[in-house]
Amino acid sequence: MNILDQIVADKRIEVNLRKQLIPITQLEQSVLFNRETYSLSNKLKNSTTGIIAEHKRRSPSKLVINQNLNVFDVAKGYQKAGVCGISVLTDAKYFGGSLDDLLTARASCNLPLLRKEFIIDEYQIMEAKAYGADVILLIAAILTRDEIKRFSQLAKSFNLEVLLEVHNEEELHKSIMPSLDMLGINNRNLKTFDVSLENSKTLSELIPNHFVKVSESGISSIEAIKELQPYGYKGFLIGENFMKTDDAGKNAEEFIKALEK
Ligand SMILES: O=P(O)(O)OC[C@@H](O)[C@@H](O)c1c[nH]c2ccccc12
Repeated sequence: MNILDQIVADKRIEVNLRKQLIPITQLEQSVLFNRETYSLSNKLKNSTTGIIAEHKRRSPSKLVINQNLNVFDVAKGYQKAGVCGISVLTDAKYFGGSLDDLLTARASCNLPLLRKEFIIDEYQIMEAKAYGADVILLIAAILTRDEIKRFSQLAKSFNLEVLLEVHNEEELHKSIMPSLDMLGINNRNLKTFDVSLENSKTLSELIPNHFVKVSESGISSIEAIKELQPYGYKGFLIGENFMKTDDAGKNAEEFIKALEK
């Protein structure tokens, strides 16, 4: 079993337990459930920098990135830095995140928040809304076309935007549909952890132009972004490069300033 299969197998068990702990009717009663959401796709369209900064303590590929920062300060710092949106990892077992992290980020800033999660069930989309997300991630590698359709349509019905993540051409062809807002090309292969920015470059021309294009993972320099912009990318998802320092917000601020020059 590869790591992605393992994560999904664990996630199914977790989601089944969660459903029993907090029924959907209770999620719907969250004060956040009916809030007006922020649009990440609009922010990216109108931005010259397009940074989506991630809160990420650890990952299967990098065992410890940073356990010392608190998500409230990180989100505040990212907002001050001028990012377009914040991605919050909510998986506990492999990434050390939680839904409480999402809620805390919601309390600390007024930017679009992406729930970064392995979504395999409608229930997790309800959770995303109840805990303050604006955008959900759907990962093509772990979903059928029918699931992508059902999940994205459900998200849209709650005014959540959808970032669909693909890693190769096959996943891209399987996923294209009108209910998606943004298409993310992951430079990291989630099964092998190999990272290559070339992935964003080669797949870019296959993405229909009306989708906002996002390049994800392994981005650590201004040069990388300048290289990707001519391929039509408007969004750049950066985690480790910001999180590995003592002050993720300050790091993002300096990065964005340099990018604006
Ligand atoms: O830390 P990086 O290399 O900058 O990557 C951020 C983000 O793209 C990565 O965390 C990510 C992309 N897709 C995912 C799916 C699940 C978990 C994590 C991810």
